[in-house]
Amino acid sequence: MIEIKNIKKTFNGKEVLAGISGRFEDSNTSLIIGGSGTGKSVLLKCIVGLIKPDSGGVYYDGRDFINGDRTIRTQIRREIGMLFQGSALFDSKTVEENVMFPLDMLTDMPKNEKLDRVNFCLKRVGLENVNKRMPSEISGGMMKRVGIARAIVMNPKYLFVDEPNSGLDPLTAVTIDELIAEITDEYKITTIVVTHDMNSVMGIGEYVMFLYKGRKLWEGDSQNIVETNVPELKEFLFANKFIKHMKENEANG
Ligand SMILES: Nc1ncnc2c1ncn2[C@@H]1O[C@H](COP(=O)(O)OP(=O)(O)OP(=O)(O)O)[C@@H](O)[C@H]1O
Repeated sequence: MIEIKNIKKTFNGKEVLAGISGRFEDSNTSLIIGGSGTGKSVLLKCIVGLIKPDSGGVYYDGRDFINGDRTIRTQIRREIGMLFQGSALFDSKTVEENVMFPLDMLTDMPKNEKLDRVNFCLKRVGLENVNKRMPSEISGGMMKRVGIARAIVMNPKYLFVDEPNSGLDPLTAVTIDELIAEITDEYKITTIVVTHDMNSVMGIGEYVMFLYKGRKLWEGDSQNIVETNVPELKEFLFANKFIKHMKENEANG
């Protein structure tokens, strides 16, 4: 479980996060949603330690990630897997080398064990016989799968994903969302996904936090989100034609 308490961040006098709190549970896929520039990525970066908040706390299973001692912070970092926007694969490395990279950097496992782990993870994300391909030789959806395999290769307790669907067609996007949710459940990971994709919200949103201008205006799940009375969230939701139709059909019986 990850808990955040009253996270605040200001850049050059502009308040980007105005005190965000929330809990992200184990084995759950939690989503941080909101329009462009509302602070989703900055919040995610504060949680993973890429940006230091001005104030507030981030606790990984009760361990203080911001003010805890160095050993604790290093330990937590090793328990984190990340999938960045655009997959962020190394263009000059093969699929196998990309997935093996964290094992090369952070472990002294023998080569054959590393290879077994890489193959296990590639198989888990539905990729076989692509080990020797270069990223430029595979599709966008396959790249995401490679990114997910790399994110889970160290067997993380916590998984962070920034816009998993960017650049994917809607069908491929759904399969990537489902893969993230399945892996989260299977390995009891605490997963946080930043997205503005309403299909993701409706498909995998076990816990959803809605940000608006640096504030948390709503939290809940995909079941109760369409019942919201928060005007800013309604506007965000109903900008999506599918949700709008669903709601209108419901109202018309
Ligand atoms: N390093 C930085 N220095 C200064 N301002 C920043 C920095 N990072 C983000 N910001 C600003 O903080 C605000 C929130 O940005 P953020 O990237 O978190 O938005 P977002 O909700 O993730 O948007 P999008 O969906 O478009 O990615 C924006 O106004 C952005 O310009």
